[in-house]
Amino acid sequence: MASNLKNLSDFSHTTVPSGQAFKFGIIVASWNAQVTGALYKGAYNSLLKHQVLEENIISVEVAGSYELIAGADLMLAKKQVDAVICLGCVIQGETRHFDFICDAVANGLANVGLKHTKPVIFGVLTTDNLNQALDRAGGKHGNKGDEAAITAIKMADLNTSLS
Ligand SMILES: Nc1c(NC[C@H](O)[C@H](O)[C@H](O)CO)[nH]c(=O)[nH]c1=O
Ligand SMILES: CC(=O)[C@@H](O)COP(=O)(O)O
Repeated sequence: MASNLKNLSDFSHTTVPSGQAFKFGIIVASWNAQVTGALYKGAYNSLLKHQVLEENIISVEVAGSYELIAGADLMLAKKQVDAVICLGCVIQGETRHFDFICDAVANGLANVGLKHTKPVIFGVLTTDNLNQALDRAGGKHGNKGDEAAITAIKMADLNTSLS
């Protein structure tokens, strides 16, 4: 697997624009809080590291990854943010529920972004087990929260450059 070959958060911080001018929403799911809490810390700290102001970060919590869809939609409808970062962790159980949740969240978040013409960043882990999730929430494969924050800054900067 490609992910076994490198830290998935391996990117050059020199290519990340300053986030000082931007405002971000972070929606974090409570399901698998040990993982999503680590994703949130990674994302929040990464935004600050790239000059985003604390007062320009609006964080809200939702029950599960499926509610990220409504959370992102409400955030974009009610707050003037440049991008929304959605953080969740869906872990395979005994049934096909995993498949339905993952597909719904991926497609739902994409549609919310198109509806509002704003970047909605998919920071949702979809793993076979808890260990795979922990490896990607500050473990050997980096932190998807970091990646999501960097992506949000880059997309906000892109949006500005195209204005
Ligand atoms: N099993 C996981 C869930 N399930 C809950 C759904 O996300 C949703 O809250 C429920 O179906 C009610 O609408 N959520 C996760 O984030 N992670 C899981 O592993
Ligand atoms: C992804 C889920 O909703 C899953 O964790 C639920 O577990 P199960 O498929 O055993 O009901």
